[in-house]
Amino acid sequence: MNMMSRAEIGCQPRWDKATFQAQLLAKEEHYHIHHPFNVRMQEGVLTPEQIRGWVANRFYYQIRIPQKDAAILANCPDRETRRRWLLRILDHDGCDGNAGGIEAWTRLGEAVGIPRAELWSLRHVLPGVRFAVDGYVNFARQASWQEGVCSSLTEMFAPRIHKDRLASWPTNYPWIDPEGLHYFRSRISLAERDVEHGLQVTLAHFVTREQQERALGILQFKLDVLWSMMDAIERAYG
Ligand SMILES: O=C(O)c1cc(C(=O)O)c2c(n1)C(=O)C(=O)c1cc(C(=O)O)[nH]c1-2
Repeated sequence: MNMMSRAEIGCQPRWDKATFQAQLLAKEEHYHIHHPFNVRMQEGVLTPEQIRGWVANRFYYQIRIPQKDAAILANCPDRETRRRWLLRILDHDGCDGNAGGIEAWTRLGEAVGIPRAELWSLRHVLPGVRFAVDGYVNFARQASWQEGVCSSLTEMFAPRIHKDRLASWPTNYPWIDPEGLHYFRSRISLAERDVEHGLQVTLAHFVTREQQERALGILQFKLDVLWSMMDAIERAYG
């Protein structure tokens, strides 16, 4: 790996916005879509027990995301940004006429055979998953709001993973009620909207080369959160 010292990075010319964005996108190679457990899930070879393990553990990510977004909101002095960011919390928690993403994930849980109370008890959440997700929430609490925004940019890669599941699960896992897949469908347009805003903030805030490298490091941290969750799930159920 090409390791540069801080001083060396400081001397590098900044990337123009298109190049910086391309560098962020190039991080896709570290996305959990390529994790062996996800690859096997996509190939259709997981047992019901393994699918249930993944759904029960990912639930912990789902319920912590609104708290992560509330931390970013709490750190943000800009009213306009707060108005837009607030929607992310409502997407997951729900509001009038919209049951929200956490409820949709609960229905996914029921569709794969996890009763609601069992999912909500968090009794299947593994220590490694809890540790990784809490690390993400704590990062958002302690970082600047722009750094928190940057850490959400793994969502650039999420529409593809949702579309893959929608395309393959009905054939590969016919025992799962397709109604349960609504969560994945709902996230595609929301993720695209989130990414547009997240990129706008990130490209405007991280402008020197040193800052741009910092943004790449933040994105890598978040990729590692998702990868570590998969590692823990694979170890327990794989
Ligand atoms: O199913 C997935 O693989 C996946 C990944 C990610 C992601 O890349 O962080 C998110 C989601 N789903 C998701 O559903 C979601 O609501 C979400 C919010 C965020 C975030 O960081 O704010 N990431 C993700």
